[in-house]
Amino acid sequence: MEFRDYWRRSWQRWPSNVRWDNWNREDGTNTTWETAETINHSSWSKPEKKRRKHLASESLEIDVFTTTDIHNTETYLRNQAYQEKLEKARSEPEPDPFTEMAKLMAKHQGNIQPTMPNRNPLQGKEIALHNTPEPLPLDPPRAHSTSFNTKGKGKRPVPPSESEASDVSMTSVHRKPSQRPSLTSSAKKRRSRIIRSESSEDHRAILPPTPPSPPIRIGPPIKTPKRTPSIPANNVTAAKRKGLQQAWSSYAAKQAAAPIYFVNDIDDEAIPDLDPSFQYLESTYIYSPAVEKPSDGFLVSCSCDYCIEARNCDCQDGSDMKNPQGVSFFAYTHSGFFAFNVQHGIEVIECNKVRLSFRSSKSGSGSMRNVEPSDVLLRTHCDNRVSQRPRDVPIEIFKTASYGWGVRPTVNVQKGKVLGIYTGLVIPRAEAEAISPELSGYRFDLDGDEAEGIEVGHPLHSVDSRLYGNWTRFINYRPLACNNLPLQPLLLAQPPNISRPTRYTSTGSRSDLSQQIPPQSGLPFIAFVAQEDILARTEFTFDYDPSTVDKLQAIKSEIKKKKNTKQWDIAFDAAIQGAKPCYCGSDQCLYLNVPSTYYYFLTLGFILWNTGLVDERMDILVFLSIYHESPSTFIM
Ligand SMILES: C[S@@+](CC[C@H](N)C(=O)[O-])C[C@H]1O[C@@H](n2cnc3c(N)ncnc32)[C@H](O)[C@@H]1O
Repeated sequence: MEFRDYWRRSWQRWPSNVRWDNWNREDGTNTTWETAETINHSSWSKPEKKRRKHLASESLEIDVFTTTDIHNTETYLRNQAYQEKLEKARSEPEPDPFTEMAKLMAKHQGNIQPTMPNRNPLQGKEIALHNTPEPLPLDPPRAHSTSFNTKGKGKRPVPPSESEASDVSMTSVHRKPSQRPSLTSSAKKRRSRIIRSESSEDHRAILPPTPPSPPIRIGPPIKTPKRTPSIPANNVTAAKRKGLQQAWSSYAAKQAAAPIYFVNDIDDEAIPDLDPSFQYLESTYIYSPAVEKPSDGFLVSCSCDYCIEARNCDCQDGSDMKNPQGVSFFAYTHSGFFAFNVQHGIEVIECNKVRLSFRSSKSGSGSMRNVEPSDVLLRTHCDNRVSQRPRDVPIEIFKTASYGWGVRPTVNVQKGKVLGIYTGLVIPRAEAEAISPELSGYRFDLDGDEAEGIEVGHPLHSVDSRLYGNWTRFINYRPLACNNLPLQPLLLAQPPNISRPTRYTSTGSRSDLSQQIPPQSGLPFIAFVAQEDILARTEFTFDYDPSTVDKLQAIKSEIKKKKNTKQWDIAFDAAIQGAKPCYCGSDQCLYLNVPSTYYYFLTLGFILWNTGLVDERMDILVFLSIYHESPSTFIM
């Protein structure tokens, strides 16, 4: 390097002294330092540039995730095992109080191992009680691992819920270590897997099944955001929060669903503001007396044992999910992820619990028929009952800095994961429209797509989650594209990460037949799906009405064409009085959800109509609706 170059480079690295005219620190100094030590990108050599370009394009082309669905398969098997155990426990005599007492003593008094006469007729002789009963092969620790975790390090199995824990101890304490209960076929399969690992490798016998191969990730590692420590809550606050957490988690556990936590790192509000009578519903609806519940007698049943091909599934005959050749396909991959192959507005028809017996299917009685109790058999396997599986993503309801409480998962979530169902009280649409706009933020129209001008053959309904509902009622709004100020280009805000719930499933999420809804009855379930890979503790957001983008575009271009924006400006100025900022990430967005805004916009609509800015009444109504979070309210 020449001396001149050396001198120039040293000089560039040398910090220069900047003095500010209109600013100084408290101590009177007004100097800051500036260095020229930035990387000079232009100095990269050609091969270096080429290599970086290659690496960058390669990282986009590599499939990052494995496709094995460990969540659903595990939960499904686990749920089956749980049901089997429950049935077994029910069929067994009541536990003997003396045995229970001895069990507790053994637990709390170290090595004391009392022997008791066994009163369980199934087990015969005397048994010894041990402090550490051998774990059942049916109960591996529950691992909420995800495919984001590249090394499998730091993966912590989530402890089993209380009901699960007590269930395990109940079943394992009544027998000698050497004795094993007879296993059902699914348990036997699991058992054989475990025995194989016992013989090949030592201690892995009681560990959960090996997770799928770790994903390959090129590019910067994904950092899981660290949790800020909770603000220490006083005793009353802590007790309130814990109480609600336990109540909701135990309701969820009854449906074999993962726990729900409440966290507030922002202020000292103990829990969200819920009606005192609020009732948690993990995956079912409650119907208002004014709603006629669909008859489960019209459930469409199919005769397959293994539902893996939609074209073999009778219940898919009525589905609109068909390729151009008319062949049906499922909305899910074999590993239980949403396949994003459903057109907007099409109802996904999931299989239900009903399976026709061979006799009736052979006699050609068709797939649509009244269900006899004898027809209700358990399917062996079904790829098409995904939203009905118990939720295995643990949920944290947390206080946000700006818009009340929000929702986030405590584990990484993979794209296509079906997260849960919007539950609540099903009410007729007319009743729903009487709810004031401030309270309508917890309401979903069940047939929003159909309501947009298409004739429907059934009454319209909404789900209201003010008095009944689950964690989904706390999901906040983020529009797909955002900027509702007039005559501005649409801005892309940070997109929402879970999809709008147009993915209607037509069967219920419980094994209980009364919760299975026949297709096209206008009372579908609304399921939420992860639209992208979501990191643990990233807020779930979705667009309450994604069609807003198209409507906005259309109206904006219409207004531009007419070039008469004076009335718009006047009315808009009036309208934004009272609107709240929207916390979607764009500073150009307003959250217009106050009654005054509604009336201002009504006025605005009529001004536009009268001035000919919008030609037809329908346009005005659509236009009005886009500024309201519950659009179909205004569409007639
Ligand atoms: C379905 S609730 C969501 C849960 C709510 N944050 C809570 O604490 O109960 C919808 C309400 O949350 C608020 N909200 C949701 N998304 C918002 C956003 N992007 N900007 C401002 N407020 C929002 C509005 O008050 C809206 O009526």
